[in-house]
Amino acid sequence: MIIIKLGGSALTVKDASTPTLDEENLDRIASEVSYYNDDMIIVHGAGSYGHIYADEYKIGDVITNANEHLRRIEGVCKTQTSVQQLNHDICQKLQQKGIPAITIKPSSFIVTNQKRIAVCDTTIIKQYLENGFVPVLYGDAVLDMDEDIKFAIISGDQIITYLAYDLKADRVILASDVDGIYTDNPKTNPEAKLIDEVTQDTQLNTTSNENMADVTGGMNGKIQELLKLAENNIQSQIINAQTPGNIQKAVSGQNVKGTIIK
Ligand SMILES: Nc1ncnc2c1ncn2[C@@H]1O[C@H](COP(=O)(O)OP(=O)(O)OP(=O)(O)O)[C@@H](O)[C@H]1O
Ligand SMILES: C=C(C)CCOP(=O)(O)O
Repeated sequence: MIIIKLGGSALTVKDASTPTLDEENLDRIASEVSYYNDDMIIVHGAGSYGHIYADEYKIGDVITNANEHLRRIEGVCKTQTSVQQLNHDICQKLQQKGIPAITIKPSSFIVTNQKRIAVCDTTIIKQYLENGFVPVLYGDAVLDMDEDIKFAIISGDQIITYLAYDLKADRVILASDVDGIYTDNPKTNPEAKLIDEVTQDTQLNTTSNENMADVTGGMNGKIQELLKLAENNIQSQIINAQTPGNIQKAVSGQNVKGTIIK
Protein backbone atom coordinates (compact mmCIF):
# COMPACT_ATOMS: atom_id res chain seq x y z
CA MET A 1 0.00 0.00 0.00
CA ILE A 2 1.28 3.47 -0.82
CA ILE A 3 0.37 6.80 0.71
CA ILE A 4 0.73 9.86 -1.49
CA LYS A 5 0.52 13.44 -0.24
CA LEU A 6 -0.58 15.94 -2.87
CA GLY A 7 0.75 19.26 -1.62
CA GLY A 8 -1.48 22.26 -1.36
CA SER A 9 1.23 24.22 -3.16
CA ALA A 10 0.64 22.04 -6.24
CA LEU A 11 -3.16 21.73 -6.14
CA THR A 12 -3.98 25.32 -5.22
CA VAL A 13 -2.57 28.78 -5.81
CA LYS A 14 -1.13 28.81 -2.30
CA ASP A 15 -0.17 32.51 -2.30
CA ALA A 16 -3.64 33.63 -3.47
CA SER A 17 -5.56 35.94 -1.12
CA THR A 18 -8.66 33.72 -1.43
CA PRO A 19 -9.09 29.93 -1.83
CA THR A 20 -7.99 29.28 -5.44
CA LEU A 21 -7.79 25.89 -7.14
CA ASP A 22 -5.11 25.17 -9.76
CA GLU A 23 -7.50 23.31 -12.04
CA GLU A 24 -4.95 22.54 -14.74
CA ASN A 25 -2.52 21.01 -12.23
CA LEU A 26 -5.30 19.07 -10.51
CA ASP A 27 -6.45 17.56 -13.80
CA ARG A 28 -2.93 16.47 -14.77
CA ILE A 29 -2.01 15.21 -11.27
CA ALA A 30 -5.24 13.17 -11.01
CA SER A 31 -4.45 11.55 -14.39
CA GLU A 32 -0.94 10.67 -13.21
CA VAL A 33 -2.17 9.20 -9.92
CA SER A 34 -4.58 6.98 -11.85
CA TYR A 35 -1.60 4.96 -13.17
CA TYR A 36 -1.44 3.24 -9.76
CA ASN A 37 -3.89 0.35 -9.43
CA ASP A 38 -3.28 -1.13 -5.99
CA ASP A 39 -4.01 -0.16 -2.38
CA MET A 40 -3.49 3.59 -2.03
CA ILE A 41 -4.37 6.38 0.38
CA ILE A 42 -4.29 9.96 -0.82
CA VAL A 43 -3.80 12.88 1.56
CA HIS A 44 -3.85 16.41 0.25
CA GLY A 45 -2.78 19.68 1.73
CA ALA A 46 -5.01 22.68 2.19
CA GLY A 47 -3.04 25.34 0.35
CA SER A 48 -5.00 28.59 0.03
CA TYR A 49 -8.21 26.77 1.14
CA GLY A 50 -7.03 26.24 4.68
CA HIS A 51 -4.00 28.27 5.66
CA ILE A 52 -5.69 31.62 5.04
CA TYR A 53 -8.52 30.91 7.52
CA ALA A 54 -6.33 29.06 10.02
CA ASP A 55 -3.99 32.05 10.08
CA GLU A 56 -6.78 34.66 10.20
CA TYR A 57 -8.57 32.95 13.10
CA LYS A 58 -5.34 31.87 14.89
CA ILE A 59 -6.62 28.32 15.28
CA GLY A 60 -4.33 26.51 17.73
CA ASP A 61 -3.47 29.60 19.76
CA VAL A 62 -4.39 29.81 23.46
CA ILE A 63 -7.97 31.05 24.03
CA THR A 64 -7.99 33.77 26.72
CA ASN A 65 -11.63 34.90 26.82
CA ALA A 66 -15.17 34.09 25.73
CA ASN A 67 -15.01 36.32 22.65
CA GLU A 68 -11.84 34.59 21.42
CA HIS A 69 -13.56 31.21 21.98
CA LEU A 70 -16.50 32.27 19.81
CA ARG A 71 -14.12 33.59 17.14
CA ARG A 72 -12.14 30.32 17.13
CA ILE A 73 -15.44 28.39 16.70
CA GLU A 74 -16.24 30.59 13.68
CA GLY A 75 -12.75 30.00 12.32
CA VAL A 76 -13.01 26.21 12.70
CA CYS A 77 -16.34 26.27 10.84
CA LYS A 78 -14.92 28.35 7.97
CA THR A 79 -11.70 26.33 7.75
CA GLN A 80 -13.46 22.96 7.78
CA THR A 81 -15.98 24.07 5.13
CA SER A 82 -13.26 25.50 2.90
CA VAL A 83 -10.95 22.46 2.97
CA GLN A 84 -14.03 20.25 2.55
CA GLN A 85 -14.82 22.14 -0.67
CA LEU A 86 -11.25 21.56 -1.88
CA ASN A 87 -11.56 17.88 -1.00
CA HIS A 88 -14.87 17.64 -2.90
CA ASP A 89 -13.28 19.10 -6.05
CA ILE A 90 -10.27 16.79 -5.72
CA CYS A 91 -12.36 13.63 -5.17
CA GLN A 92 -14.67 14.55 -8.07
CA LYS A 93 -11.65 14.93 -10.38
CA LEU A 94 -10.05 11.67 -9.14
CA GLN A 95 -13.33 9.82 -9.79
CA GLN A 96 -13.48 11.32 -13.30
CA LYS A 97 -10.08 9.70 -13.91
CA GLY A 98 -11.41 6.31 -12.77
CA ILE A 99 -10.06 6.35 -9.21
CA PRO A 100 -12.62 5.07 -6.60
CA ALA A 101 -11.89 8.08 -4.37
CA ILE A 102 -13.93 8.58 -1.22
CA THR A 103 -13.61 11.27 1.42
CA ILE A 104 -12.69 10.39 4.98
CA LYS A 105 -13.01 13.65 6.89
CA PRO A 106 -10.14 13.92 9.40
CA SER A 107 -12.03 16.18 11.84
CA SER A 108 -14.73 13.50 12.17
CA PHE A 109 -12.36 10.86 13.65
CA ILE A 110 -9.11 12.55 14.70
CA VAL A 111 -8.68 14.46 17.96
CA THR A 112 -5.35 16.02 18.91
CA ASN A 113 -3.76 16.79 22.26
CA GLN A 114 -1.49 19.83 22.12
CA LYS A 115 -1.64 19.64 18.32
CA ARG A 116 -0.46 16.01 18.10
CA ILE A 117 -2.78 13.14 17.11
CA ALA A 118 -4.19 11.53 20.28
CA VAL A 119 -7.35 9.81 19.00
CA CYS A 120 -7.36 8.22 15.54
CA ASP A 121 -9.18 4.94 14.89
CA THR A 122 -8.08 3.77 11.44
CA THR A 123 -10.49 0.79 11.29
CA ILE A 124 -12.79 2.48 8.78
CA ILE A 125 -9.81 3.32 6.54
CA LYS A 126 -8.73 -0.34 6.54
CA GLN A 127 -12.28 -1.43 5.68
CA TYR A 128 -12.53 0.98 2.76
CA LEU A 129 -9.13 -0.19 1.46
CA GLU A 130 -10.23 -3.85 1.77
CA ASN A 131 -13.32 -2.98 -0.28
CA GLY A 132 -11.27 -1.47 -3.10
CA PHE A 133 -11.72 2.23 -2.37
CA VAL A 134 -9.05 4.96 -2.31
CA PRO A 135 -9.52 6.94 0.91
CA VAL A 136 -8.78 10.66 0.48
CA LEU A 137 -7.94 12.66 3.61
CA TYR A 138 -6.59 16.17 4.04
CA GLY A 139 -5.21 18.77 6.42
CA ASP A 140 -8.11 19.89 8.60
CA ALA A 141 -9.21 21.85 11.67
CA VAL A 142 -9.82 19.43 14.56
CA LEU A 143 -10.81 19.32 18.23
CA ASP A 144 -7.91 19.43 20.68
CA MET A 145 -8.00 17.98 24.20
CA ASP A 146 -5.95 20.85 25.59
CA GLU A 147 -8.56 23.06 27.28
CA ASP A 148 -6.43 26.16 26.65
CA ILE A 149 -6.54 25.82 22.85
CA LYS A 150 -9.61 23.52 22.29
CA PHE A 151 -8.99 23.42 18.51
CA ALA A 152 -5.94 22.77 16.31
CA ILE A 153 -4.82 22.48 12.71
CA ILE A 154 -3.62 19.05 11.69
CA SER A 155 -1.40 19.00 8.62
CA GLY A 156 -1.58 16.46 5.85
CA ASP A 157 2.06 15.75 6.68
CA GLN A 158 1.18 14.68 10.25
CA ILE A 159 -1.72 12.56 8.91
CA ILE A 160 0.42 10.68 6.38
CA THR A 161 3.10 10.04 9.00
CA TYR A 162 0.54 8.62 11.43
CA LEU A 163 -1.22 6.48 8.78
CA ALA A 164 2.04 5.23 7.24
CA TYR A 165 3.12 3.90 10.65
CA ASP A 166 -0.28 2.62 11.78
CA LEU A 167 -1.11 0.90 8.47
CA LYS A 168 2.49 -0.12 7.66
CA ALA A 169 2.63 1.61 4.28
CA ASP A 170 5.14 0.19 1.81
CA ARG A 171 5.91 3.60 0.26
CA VAL A 172 5.29 7.24 1.16
CA ILE A 173 5.43 9.88 -1.58
CA LEU A 174 5.04 13.62 -1.03
CA ALA A 175 4.46 15.73 -4.10
CA SER A 176 5.10 19.44 -3.60
CA ASP A 177 6.11 22.37 -5.82
CA VAL A 178 9.89 21.96 -5.55
CA ASP A 179 12.19 19.13 -6.66
CA GLY A 180 12.84 18.06 -3.06
CA ILE A 181 14.65 19.34 0.00
CA TYR A 182 17.39 21.87 -0.72
CA THR A 183 20.20 23.30 1.38
CA ASP A 184 18.03 26.46 1.52
CA ASN A 185 14.72 27.65 0.08
CA PRO A 186 15.28 27.39 -3.69
CA LYS A 187 12.68 30.09 -4.34
CA THR A 188 14.69 32.69 -2.42
CA ASN A 189 18.25 31.36 -2.70
CA PRO A 190 19.36 30.47 -6.24
CA GLU A 191 22.54 28.95 -4.77
CA ALA A 192 20.50 26.33 -2.89
CA LYS A 193 21.47 22.77 -3.79
CA LEU A 194 19.09 19.78 -3.98
CA ILE A 195 19.84 17.15 -1.32
CA ASP A 196 19.44 13.51 -2.42
CA GLU A 197 19.04 12.04 1.07
CA VAL A 198 18.04 13.68 4.36
CA THR A 199 18.58 12.08 7.76
CA GLN A 200 18.45 13.40 11.32
CA ASP A 201 22.02 14.64 10.87
CA THR A 202 21.56 16.59 7.62
CA GLN A 203 22.38 20.30 7.89
CA LEU A 204 19.91 22.43 5.93
CA ASN A 205 17.99 25.67 6.18
CA THR A 206 14.27 25.94 5.61
CA THR A 207 12.41 29.21 5.38
CA SER A 208 8.75 30.06 5.01
CA ASN A 209 7.53 31.76 1.88
CA GLU A 210 6.66 35.27 3.10
CA ASN A 211 4.04 35.79 0.39
CA MET A 212 1.64 33.14 1.71
CA ALA A 213 -0.01 31.90 4.87
CA ASP A 214 1.39 28.64 6.20
CA VAL A 215 0.37 27.54 9.68
CA THR A 216 1.91 24.08 9.66
CA GLY A 217 5.57 24.93 9.39
CA GLY A 218 6.03 24.61 5.64
CA MET A 219 8.95 22.51 4.49
CA ASN A 220 10.49 22.40 7.96
CA GLY A 221 7.24 21.05 9.42
CA LYS A 222 7.17 18.46 6.67
CA ILE A 223 10.77 17.37 7.28
CA GLN A 224 10.19 17.01 11.04
CA GLU A 225 7.16 14.77 10.43
CA LEU A 226 9.03 12.61 7.91
CA LEU A 227 12.07 12.23 10.18
CA LYS A 228 9.71 10.88 12.87
CA LEU A 229 8.52 8.34 10.28
CA ALA A 230 12.13 7.45 9.44
CA GLU A 231 12.74 6.69 13.13
CA ASN A 232 10.23 3.86 12.59
CA ASN A 233 12.16 2.60 9.56
CA ILE A 234 9.66 3.93 7.01
CA GLN A 235 11.42 6.10 4.45
CA SER A 236 9.66 8.66 2.27
CA GLN A 237 10.40 10.73 -0.80
CA ILE A 238 9.64 14.31 -1.79
CA ILE A 239 9.18 15.00 -5.51
CA ASN A 240 7.98 17.91 -7.62
CA ALA A 241 4.32 17.59 -8.65
CA GLN A 242 4.78 20.52 -11.02
CA THR A 243 7.00 18.42 -13.29
CA PRO A 244 4.68 16.53 -15.68
CA GLY A 245 5.14 12.77 -15.36
CA ASN A 246 6.84 12.80 -11.96
CA ILE A 247 3.85 11.49 -10.03
CA GLN A 248 3.10 8.87 -12.70
CA LYS A 249 6.70 7.62 -12.51
CA ALA A 250 6.76 7.69 -8.69
CA VAL A 251 3.52 5.70 -8.24
CA SER A 252 4.80 3.27 -10.90
CA GLY A 253 7.95 2.67 -8.86
CA GLN A 254 10.26 4.39 -11.34
CA ASN A 255 13.13 6.63 -10.27
CA VAL A 256 12.21 10.31 -9.94
CA LYS A 257 14.39 13.31 -9.11
CA GLY A 258 13.79 14.23 -5.49
CA THR A 259 14.85 13.71 -1.88
CA ILE A 260 14.66 10.54 0.17
CA ILE A 261 14.07 11.01 3.90
CA LYS A 262 15.47 8.05 5.84
N1 LIG B 1 15.18 23.96 2.33
C1 LIG B 1 14.08 23.95 1.55
N2 LIG B 1 13.99 23.03 0.54
C2 LIG B 1 12.91 22.98 -0.27
N3 LIG B 1 11.82 23.81 -0.14
C3 LIG B 1 11.88 24.75 0.84
C4 LIG B 1 12.99 24.86 1.72
N4 LIG B 1 12.75 25.88 2.59
C5 LIG B 1 11.54 26.37 2.27
N5 LIG B 1 11.01 25.72 1.22
C6 LIG B 1 9.71 26.01 0.64
O1 LIG B 1 8.80 25.00 1.05
C7 LIG B 1 7.74 24.96 0.11
C8 LIG B 1 7.04 23.62 0.15
O2 LIG B 1 6.49 23.45 1.46
P1 LIG B 1 4.90 23.48 1.64
O3 LIG B 1 4.58 23.14 3.06
O4 LIG B 1 4.36 24.74 1.08
O5 LIG B 1 4.49 22.27 0.69
P2 LIG B 1 3.09 21.62 0.43
O6 LIG B 1 3.05 20.33 1.17
O7 LIG B 1 2.89 21.60 -1.03
O8 LIG B 1 2.00 22.62 1.03
P3 LIG B 1 0.76 22.26 2.01
O9 LIG B 1 1.44 22.13 3.37
O10 LIG B 1 -0.15 23.43 1.91
O11 LIG B 1 0.18 20.97 1.54
C9 LIG B 1 8.40 25.22 -1.24
O12 LIG B 1 7.50 25.97 -2.07
C10 LIG B 1 9.67 26.02 -0.88
O13 LIG B 1 9.60 27.34 -1.39
C1 LIG C 1 -4.47 24.71 7.22
C2 LIG C 1 -5.10 23.57 7.25
C3 LIG C 1 -6.56 23.53 7.53
C4 LIG C 1 -4.45 22.28 7.01
C5 LIG C 1 -2.95 22.37 6.73
O1 LIG C 1 -2.52 21.12 6.22
P1 LIG C 1 -1.28 21.14 5.18
O2 LIG C 1 -1.71 22.00 4.04
O3 LIG C 1 -1.05 19.70 4.81
O4 LIG C 1 -0.10 21.74 5.92
